[in-house]
Amino acid sequence: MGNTRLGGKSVILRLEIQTDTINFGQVASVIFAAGGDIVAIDVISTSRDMTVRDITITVTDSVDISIITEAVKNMEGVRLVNISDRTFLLHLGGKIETQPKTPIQNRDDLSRVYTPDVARVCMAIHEEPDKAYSLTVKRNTVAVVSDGSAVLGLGNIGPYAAMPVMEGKSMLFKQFAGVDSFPICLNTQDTEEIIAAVKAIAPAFGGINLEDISSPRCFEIEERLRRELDIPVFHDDQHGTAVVLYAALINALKIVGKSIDSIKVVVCGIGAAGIACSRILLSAGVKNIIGVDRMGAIASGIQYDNRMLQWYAEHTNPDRVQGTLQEVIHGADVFIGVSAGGILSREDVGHMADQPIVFAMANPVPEVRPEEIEDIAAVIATGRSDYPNQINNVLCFPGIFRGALDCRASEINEEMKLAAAEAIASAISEEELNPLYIIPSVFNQHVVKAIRDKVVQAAIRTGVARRTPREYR
Ligand SMILES: NC(=O)c1ccc[n+]([C@@H]2O[C@H](COP(=O)([O-])OP(=O)(O)OC[C@H]3O[C@@H](n4cnc5c(N)ncnc54)[C@H](O)[C@@H]3O)[C@@H](O)[C@H]2O)c1
Ligand SMILES: O=C(O)C[C@H](O)C(=O)O
Ligand SMILES: [Mg+2]
Repeated sequence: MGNTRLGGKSVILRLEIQTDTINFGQVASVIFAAGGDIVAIDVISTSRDMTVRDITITVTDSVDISIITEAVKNMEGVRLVNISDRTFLLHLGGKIETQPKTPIQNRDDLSRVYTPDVARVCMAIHEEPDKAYSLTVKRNTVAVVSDGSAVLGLGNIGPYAAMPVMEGKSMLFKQFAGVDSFPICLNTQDTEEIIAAVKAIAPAFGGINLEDISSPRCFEIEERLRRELDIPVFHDDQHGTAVVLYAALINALKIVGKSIDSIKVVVCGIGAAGIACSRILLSAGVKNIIGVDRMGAIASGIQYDNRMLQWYAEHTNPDRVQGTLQEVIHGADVFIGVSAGGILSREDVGHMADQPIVFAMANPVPEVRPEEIEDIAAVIATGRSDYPNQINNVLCFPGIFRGALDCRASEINEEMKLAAAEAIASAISEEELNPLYIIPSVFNQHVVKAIRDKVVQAAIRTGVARRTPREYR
């Protein structure tokens, strides 16, 4: 797979350098020797015998920044003024803001955007509630709702700590699909309170994207909201992940020449993402799926206190295999990890069938790092943007909501999800397909449009579109 590491941590060191004692070249070589790659230098101030510079350094994840800072501090004639982490700098004050579409420059503007004239618009909507779609942000706006209970693979870190992820999702909605959205992190993890809160805020929105809500509560929350609201409700960690996973598997199987109904798949982490991925694979024709969670393989005959696991046991694992991940991975053609970082070893991958496919999708740390297995796995994918083959729900949720909003769909149904998966898979032609390129980049300009078109068509076909976009009239 070659050098798969494309990014890394990035910090800015502000250094005060006594130029009569040491020159910048010497400083740079010490940083380099300690594992830092200098990517930018900004001169902040200079005097006859002193210069202050901001040195931007990137390091791979395996390098400890403190080794570099210690090396710098030990240099005579150099003072480390401060260190700033570029990622933290990017988050200062949050990552998004609201932006008026028109300026308010005089009293006339004021009376039209606000009182008194706004009252006529309010009354028009009061008389015909559907006008909310044409006269408010509802038409193009999605709520990104989390309770902070299963944030990435970080676990239950709460609503405040979940905000940076939800703000990030909002950025992605806007950048990739022109969808406006608000990050909403609720200060409750009670199922009924979450349902009530989402129903209460729904009037402002054309769709609800549930994010990072842990299982099993996420299933009931989504099911109830789908039933009780007339706008699409989509739990991204379930369906977004499943759609992209299925797209990636269609293409990976072409590379290894195996057929979907003959493969043995081990899914690790039977939570929101694991259950949805397994479901989509079952409907795509996979016969042998074994799910593994902390307690080992899920098998019928074992009693589970959670109804989703009970369902899972009854619909998967036809041979009722029991055991740990290390035991059941033997002979598997495909590993799908949606659990936690670092739980799969090179040795485990060595026990898989010929030409193993490894999708280690836990974030931010995958179940196994690609560099550990690149010589023994046929196809590797992770959820991260800094390795090739990113299987991440970001490839799905912007396009699927773009389609759902454009045709004012009342829900996002199975046909729309399968259509999205096929659109993603077919974005890579047979000629382009290779082990490092099974899934299109999120920056591929055509993917969102392709998903959107297929999703709109599927919504019209299945009767959930409440508006037919002009090109289909
Ligand atoms: N790449 C993507 O697009 C994508 C999408 C969704 C989720 N994820 C990742 O998948 C993981 C799970 O997300 P989720 O939303 O399903 O969370 P979740 O909390 O609903 O489920 C996680 C499941 O993994 C299990 N688990 C945790 N540690 C385990 C271990 N050591 N061995 C076996 N099972 C273990 C838990 O018991 C739980 O059932 C997270 O790391 C998340 O970042 C990735
Ligand atoms: O947020 C991501 O990058 C993907 C996914 O939603 C996750 O929870 O890991
Ligand atoms: Mg998520």
